[in-house]
Parts: sequence; structure tokens; C-alpha cells
Amino acid sequence: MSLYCGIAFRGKSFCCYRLLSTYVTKSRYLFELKEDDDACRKAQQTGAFYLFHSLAPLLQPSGHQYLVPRLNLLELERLLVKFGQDAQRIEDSVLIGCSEQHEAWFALDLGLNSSSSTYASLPKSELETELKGSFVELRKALFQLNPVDSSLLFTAQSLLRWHDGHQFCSRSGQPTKKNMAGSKRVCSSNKIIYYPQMAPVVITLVSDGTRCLLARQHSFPKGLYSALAGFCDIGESVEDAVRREVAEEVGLELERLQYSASQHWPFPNSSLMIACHATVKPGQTEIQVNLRELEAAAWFSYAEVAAALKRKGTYIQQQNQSFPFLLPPKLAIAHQLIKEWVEKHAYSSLPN
Ligand SMILES: NC(=O)c1ccc[n+]([C@@H]2O[C@H](COP(=O)([O-])OP(=O)(O)OC[C@H]3O[C@@H](n4cnc5c(N)ncnc54)[C@H](O)[C@@H]3O)[C@@H](O)[C@H]2O)c1
Ligand SMILES: [Mg+2]
Repeated sequence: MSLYCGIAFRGKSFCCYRLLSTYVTKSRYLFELKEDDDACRKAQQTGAFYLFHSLAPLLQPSGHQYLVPRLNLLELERLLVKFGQDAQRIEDSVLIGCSEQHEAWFALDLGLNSSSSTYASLPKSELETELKGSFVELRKALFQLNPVDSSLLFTAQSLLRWHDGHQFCSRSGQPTKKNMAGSKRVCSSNKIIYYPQMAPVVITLVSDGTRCLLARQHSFPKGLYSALAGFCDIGESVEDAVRREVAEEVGLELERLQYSASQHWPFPNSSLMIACHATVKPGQTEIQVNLRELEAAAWFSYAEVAAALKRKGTYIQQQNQSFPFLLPPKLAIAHQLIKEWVEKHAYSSLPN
């Protein structure tokens, strides 16, 4: 879909019309839906709804993958009526995106039993039977979702969680009311506006030139190692946070730092992961693990990491036992950082 846009220049109207790209028209359409409740309500008529129960998305297994079923407005209304609820509950849904053809996508949680909402949680197993699917914990479904679906479900879960946790104004204690799209909540008494938030987190793959540093927390699955991560403190730049986290967690000082990419990450709360590569000062490679934060940290060679990326059955010693050496799933930005490092290393070690 495209749109012609007239351009006015120094008070004169030009005959020059520019074809707006699909991406621009889509972005502006979503902006309109966030700003205008009536437009958003209208978009629900032709929209698609993703369902959640207590923040777990509705999924349908298909071979080794999960499909993400969607309902149209009529199907959703029928479902609510069947479970003794009125269609008004649909106003609890949040806007999570739209197609290139401007089909708006919404997410609705039928399991959350919030104190300010008049709606009760609907019974999970009866819903699953009716919808021919299961509400699966998002973390557990990570390996079986395609990148497009997972990104949409990450957004949906984060937004639903944020609304659930911001039902009341922290200043007046009065209920807050969401706009139709769910892009903000307003306090009914003092009109303070609350916007959904993400916590900035830095994630850094430290290298000494030939090896990279990976670490694990107690909570990680056995054998899993990842890059160093940590929440930014108030007042810090990304660079400050990277240097502090690396110093805090493994006792090393960084020399060079290079931004790589960023990612929204919904676990355990909404974070904006900011990923960087870094190198340590020459000769300063002795790790001092902060055991209050990490279970272990170690330098890994290119060969070890490249094999683990290919899941070639390499093993690692942990508490006198041997476990498969695992890296984070492809969807995680930690995986992308590690892959980038391996590719760069492979390229730089090619003979001239
Ligand atoms: N997507 C990825 O590839 C990837 C990889 C690794 C970690 N992560 C995410 O990064 C996040 C941070 O990593 P970490 O656990 O090593 O952080 P961390 O090293 O900062 O340690 C966590 C501790 O920081 C404190 N903290 C400070 N600000 C906080 C806030 N806003 N929210 C929660 N705790 C806060 C808490 O005491 C918490 O226990 C984790 O939640 C994890 O899910 C994502
Ligand atoms: Mg950490």
C-alpha cells in the first residue's frame, strides 16, 4: 500500500508529490491508532487478536514448530459470549502491530485477574479445548517459534505485563485507565500519564584477541554459557554500564568497545538489550569471578565456540560432571554477538 504526500515548501505548495513507502504508511497508521481511540476501535473490526492466559500465549503445535493462532473480532466475541462475558472485555486488548495491508494486530489476556478490572480469569483448560491449542510459557516455546512470531509475542507479553502491573497511579493510588491501543495509561484523578517502559541492559562479549569470555549464572540450564549482561544504573551511559558490569562480574578492565545491535527482551521484565563487543587491556586476562552474580566464567577458544555454535556435541565440566557446552538460542542477541565474533575470527584468520 502506498500514499501520495503533497510537500509544501516556503509557503508555496509544490506540484511535487512523493510516493510514501509501505513502511512509512504503516508507521503512520500505527501512530494514528495509538493517538486516536476511535480509529483504534475501528481497526479492531478488521483486526486479528492473539490470545494469552496469565501471560502465556495460545500456541498450536505443528511438527517441531509452534503456530500462533489468531481470532477475528467476531470469533472473539463468540468466544467471550460462550464463556459468559460481554464483548466489552475486548477493550482490554493492546495494539501490537499491523500488516502491510493495515490489518491491525491486538493481544488480549483472558487469564489475568486484575484488581481494577471487572473481568474474571477464564478457565484455562476449557479455553484450550475450545481453541484447540495450549497456553505455553513463552520462555519454553522460544526454540519452536519463528523470529516474526516471537518478536510479536515478546511485544505482546511485555505490554500485557506492563498494563497488569500499572493499574493504579503511584502518586494518588487511584485507578489508571488505558487508551484503546494500550500505548499509555492515565490516572483518573490527577491525569498523570504513564507510558510502557523498558529497562536498558548492556550485554558484552569480551575478547582478548584470540579467545572470548563467557559466563553462567546458577539459574542457567546446565552447560549453558552466555555473554556478560547487566542492568544500566541511573546516570550511566552505555559505555559506563559496560565497563562497570565487566569490572563487577569478572574483575577485568576494558580497552575497546564497539556497539553491535540491540533487541527487546521480555524476560523477566521488559528490557532493551544493548549488545557490544569489547577487548581487554593487553596481558590483563586473569578472571576474578564475582560469585554473588555468576556461577562461573572462563575464556573459550574460537574452535570451542565455533563447535558449540554448530551444536557439534562439545562438552564442558561443571561441578565434577560433564555437560554439553550450550550457547543461548538463536533468537537471543547473545547468540548473535557470539556468532559475529566467530565469523570475524574465521575471516581474520584466513590466509592472505
Ligand atoms: N537476550 C539475551 O541474549 C540475553 C542474554 C543474557 C541476559 N539477558 C537478560 O539480561 C538481563 C540482565 O542480566 P543480569 O541478570 O546478568 O543482570 P545484572 O548483572 O544487572 O544482575 C541482576 C541484578 O541486578 C539488579 N537490578 C538492577 N536493576 C534492575 C532492574 N531494572 N531489574 C531487575 N534487576 C535489576 C537486581 O539485584 C538483579 O538481581 C536478564 O534479565 C536477562 O534476561 C538477555
Ligand atoms: Mg549479569
